[in-house]
Amino acid sequence: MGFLMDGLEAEDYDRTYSDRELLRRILSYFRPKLGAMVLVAAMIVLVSLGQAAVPLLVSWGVDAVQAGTIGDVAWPLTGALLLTGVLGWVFNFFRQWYSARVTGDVVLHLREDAFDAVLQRDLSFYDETPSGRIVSRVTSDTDDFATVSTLTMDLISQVLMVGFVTVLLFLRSVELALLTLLVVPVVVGLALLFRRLARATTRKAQRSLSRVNANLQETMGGIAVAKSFRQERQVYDEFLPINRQSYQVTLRQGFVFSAIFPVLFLVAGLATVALVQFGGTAVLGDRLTAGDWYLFLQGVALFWFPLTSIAAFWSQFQQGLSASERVFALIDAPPRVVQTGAQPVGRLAGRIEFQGVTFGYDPASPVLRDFDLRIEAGETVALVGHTGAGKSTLSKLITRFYEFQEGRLLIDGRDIRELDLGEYRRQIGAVPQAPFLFSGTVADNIRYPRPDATDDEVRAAAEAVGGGDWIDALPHGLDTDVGEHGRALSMGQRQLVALARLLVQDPAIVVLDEATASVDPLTEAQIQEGLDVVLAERTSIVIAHRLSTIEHVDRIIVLDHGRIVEEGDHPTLLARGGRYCQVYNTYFRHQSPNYRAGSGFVPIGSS
Ligand SMILES: Nc1ncnc2c1ncn2[C@@H]1O[C@H](COP(=O)(O)OP(=O)(O)OP(=O)(O)O)[C@@H](O)[C@H]1O
Repeated sequence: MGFLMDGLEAEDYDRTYSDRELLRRILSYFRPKLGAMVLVAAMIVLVSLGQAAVPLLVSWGVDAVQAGTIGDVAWPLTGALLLTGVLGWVFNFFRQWYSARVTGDVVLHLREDAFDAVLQRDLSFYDETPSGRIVSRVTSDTDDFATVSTLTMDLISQVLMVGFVTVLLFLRSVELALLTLLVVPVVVGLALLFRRLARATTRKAQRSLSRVNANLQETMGGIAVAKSFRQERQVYDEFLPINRQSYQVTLRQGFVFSAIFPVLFLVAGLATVALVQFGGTAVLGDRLTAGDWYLFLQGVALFWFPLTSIAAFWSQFQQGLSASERVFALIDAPPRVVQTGAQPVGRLAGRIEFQGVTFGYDPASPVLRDFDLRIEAGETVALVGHTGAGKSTLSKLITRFYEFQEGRLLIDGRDIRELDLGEYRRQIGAVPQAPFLFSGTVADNIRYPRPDATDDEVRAAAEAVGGGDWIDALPHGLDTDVGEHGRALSMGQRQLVALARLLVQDPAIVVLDEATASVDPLTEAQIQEGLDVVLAERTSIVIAHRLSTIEHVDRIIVLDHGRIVEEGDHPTLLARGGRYCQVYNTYFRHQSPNYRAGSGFVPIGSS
């Protein structure tokens, strides 16, 4: 199926399925619908028979006119035509209805499986895969797959009809049947040529549209910056050529698509002319009846449509198959984080021990090498260091979002790989720098980790954080709507909600990436108080950005290029004049209330 992937950017987890495997997977989705599919198949045969019967009945009528017996057969023939039409409509209705249901059900399950697979993926998957691409696999790729199933049913119906008509024609006149069949290679050849052109232009159109999308996405993402620098004109000027290009390419695509049908009509017209000529002569020479002649003329039309659609929609068919391949690759993507056991976790004390851990996002260039660290249960540890030192990486390993390559990570003395991952994660409270709030009320967000938490529990958690004064500042208290992504709340309020949420979760280990955005002194004090409550009695790993945090933690760990270069508490490390002092001078010094520009440096010794 390699050719199916032409021009599509492959993801890491993409794979090529053999035709047999792909078919097996597709059929596995259709198998539960076997009953409905048998019904659809029966309807397809009946509809095709009905379609082939109409010209046959009319040809008998024409023969009857020629023979002068039309008066005897007119009514039965009219009745038969009417009946065929009505039955054809009924069969077609059931065919369409049941095939729509089969396709709908299959897409429903495929989408459910794809979404479930997305939820099961490790965080590393989301770091590496742009979210837009994941969304398109779950939505448009499954839709493309549905198109295949609809097309397949249509094609089967049309192929059957062509089969029936061919048999009829050969029964009437072998010579003229062969003449009619001459049109087949021409139509197929043209349709294949069209397919190549259509594929190339469609691909270009898709690419140009994705350029437009990317440009729009970036504009929307940075709209605040663009507006504050009054760059609207420049943004517009950048958009213009990209949009124009998309217009041109789409126009070309439209031209190719609208050119093919007139060309195919022309071929069918020429074939009809030939049949009129040869058939007419044959009728005059009494070698053929007028009815047969009519049947052949109809045959060209009946032939023409299915053949063109089979050839012309072949590329759509391929597109759908490759879409199904992409969806299956998403479903089958192997997990990066591999658990060797699923031991019950119980309530954790929270002792964490890295033993000779080596880890790299790309295993070829490790971020941590033979890394050792022991954090005692209930200890609060601050990780500090320059950007890229490995602070977030350590926290991602503790939350088990990434798989390490060597060494061991022990939690309460037990190998992290042997624990039940779901249970383990429930005891880890992770707070990112910019806490994410889901749309809903503040109370909904606080209740998020434990939906069965009562209103009183939610209120108690909110009040425990920063004395609860912050709730009064919200327009509707805990019932305040947080807006999309929590935009209706200030940064500080979002952090307070995240801390209250953590209290409801009641984790044994907290991994907190402190916000760098500064908040007003009152909120700062509330957050600090909130932190004191949340971190008490729990093992806490804080990626520290605030002076008040590093002043109060049990131990500060200074990281540099994935190694611990110094550790101890704040006064000890300050007095030592080592690497910590460099970090302090760079990131924390200016946060002191006594700070004056250019002052407050701690001396760095030669150690
Ligand atoms: N998802 C990722 N894929 C590949 N490399 C990564 C990824 N995340 C981090 N890295 C690399 O790993 C190294 C450590 O990064 P890490 O994010 O742990 O640093 P940090 O100390 O938390 O920095 P910061 O304070 O800027 O967040 C850096 O060299 C970084 O480029």
